[in-house]
Amino acid sequence: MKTLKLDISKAGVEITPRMEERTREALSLLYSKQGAGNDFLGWVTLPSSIAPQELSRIEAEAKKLRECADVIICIGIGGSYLGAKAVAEAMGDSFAALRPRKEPVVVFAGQNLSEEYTYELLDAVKDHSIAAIVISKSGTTTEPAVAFRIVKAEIERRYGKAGAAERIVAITDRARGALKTLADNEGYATFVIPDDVGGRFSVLTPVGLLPLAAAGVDIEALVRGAEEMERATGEQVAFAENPAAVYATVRNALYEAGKKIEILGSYEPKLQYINEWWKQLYGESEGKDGKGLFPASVTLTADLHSMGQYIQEGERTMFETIVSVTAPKHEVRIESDAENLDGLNYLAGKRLSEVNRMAELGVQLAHVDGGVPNLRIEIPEISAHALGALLYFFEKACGISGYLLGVNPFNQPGVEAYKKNMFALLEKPGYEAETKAIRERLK
Ligand SMILES: O=P(O)(O)OC[C@H]1O[C@](O)(CO)[C@@H](O)[C@@H]1O
Repeated sequence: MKTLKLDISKAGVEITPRMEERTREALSLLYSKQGAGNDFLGWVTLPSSIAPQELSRIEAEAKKLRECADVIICIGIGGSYLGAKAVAEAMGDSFAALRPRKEPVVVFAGQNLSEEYTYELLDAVKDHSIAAIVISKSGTTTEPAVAFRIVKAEIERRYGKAGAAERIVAITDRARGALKTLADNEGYATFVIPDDVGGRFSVLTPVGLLPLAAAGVDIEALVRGAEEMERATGEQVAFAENPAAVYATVRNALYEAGKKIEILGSYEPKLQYINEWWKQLYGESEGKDGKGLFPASVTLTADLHSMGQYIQEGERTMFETIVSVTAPKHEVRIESDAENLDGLNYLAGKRLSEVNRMAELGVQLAHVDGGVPNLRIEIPEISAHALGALLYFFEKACGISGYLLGVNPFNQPGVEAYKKNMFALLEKPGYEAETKAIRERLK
C-alpha cells in the first residue's frame, strides 16, 4: 500500500497545463535554490541525508535521559515544539494518565508564559526524577528561555551543577545565541539545528527526533517514511504522481478562486496536534505581504457539533483538507442490545471505524454540496512511518505552495511585532524609548 494518497476528486479544480507548469517551476526552485529564502532549504533533502551516526547519537542520548529520569521536560515553542508534540500525541496512548506508568514520560514546557501551567508542572514532578531537553534555534526566544531558567534551577537544586550537566541537553544553533553560550559554559550535551533548516521545517532534525526518541517513538521508522516521501515528491516525479505538487496546485487554485481559509481536519483525535504543527507550517510560511490562506483546523466528528454549522452554511470562503486514516490498529464492535431502547441495533456487529468512515463520507458530500471543496489525504495507519511521510509531504507542499503564492515561504518577519511591544512593556534594557512610547499609548 502507498504511504500516502491524495484525492482531489471533490476539490472542484481542473488542473490546466499552465498550472502544472507553474508548479513544476516552483518545485524546481526548491532544488535549484534560486528562489526566495534559498538559504533555508536544507529540509528538502533532510530525510535522505541524515547520517546513521547522527540517528545513533540521538538514540543514545535519549536512552541516557530515559535511564536517569521519570519525566523528561522538553522546552521549546513553535517549530521547536510542535513537531515533537504532534508525533508524540499521535503515537501515544490517549489514556496514559489512567495506566500504571512503565516508561519515562516526555512533557512539554516553554510553549507559553502561564504561571498556572508552570506551577502545576513543577508541582507534578516533585516526586519524580527529572531531566530536560531545551530547544531554541535562535537561542533567544523569551518563552522557552524563561521556562528553562526555572526548570534549570529546579534540576540544579536537586542534582547540583554537575548532575544537571548530565541531565540537560540543549538543541540550538551551531555557534550563535544565548542558549549556545549557556550550554557551552555549563557543559551540556548539545545537538545542532542546521543553519539552513528553519524552525517550522525542523521536525526531522534533533529538534523533533530527540524528544521523540525520549518518548519511545521509533525515529528510524519516522525518518524512513519521510525519506520515502522525499523520493515520491522529487523533481523528476511526474506531476500527477507527486502528491505534494498536486496538493500545492489545488490549494493555490482554490485561493485564487476566492477561498481564503483552509481547514485541516481528521476523524482521529490523536492527530489533533498534527493540525497545530500544520497551522504553524503554513501560517508562518504563507501569511505575509497581505496574502495567504488562513490555516484553521477541526477534529471530527467532535467539531461537527461546534463548527459544523458554520462550515455547512457560513461564509463560502473555505475549503477542507481531511487527513483520513485507512485502518485503526485496534478493533471495537458495537454490540446488539435485546431491548434496543436507543434504537442502535441497526449498527450491531459493525466496527466503530465503519461508522466513523460513513460519517467521514457523509460529511464530505454534505460539505461539497454546501460549497466547501474537499481534499482528502489518506494515510494507511497511525504509525511512525506513515507520520514521517505525512510530515514531509506537508513540508514539500508548503515550499511549493509558498513559491506559487509569490512569497518567501522561509521567513517570518511579522512575528517580531509582538516581541518589540512585550520587551518594551517588560522594560528590557535597550528598549527605553519604546517603553516610554508604549506607556503613553496605554494611558
Ligand atoms: O527555536 P526558536 O528560535 O526559539 O524559535 C521558536 C519559534 O519562534 C519563531 O521564530 C517565531 O517567533 C518560529 O518561527 C519558531 O519556530
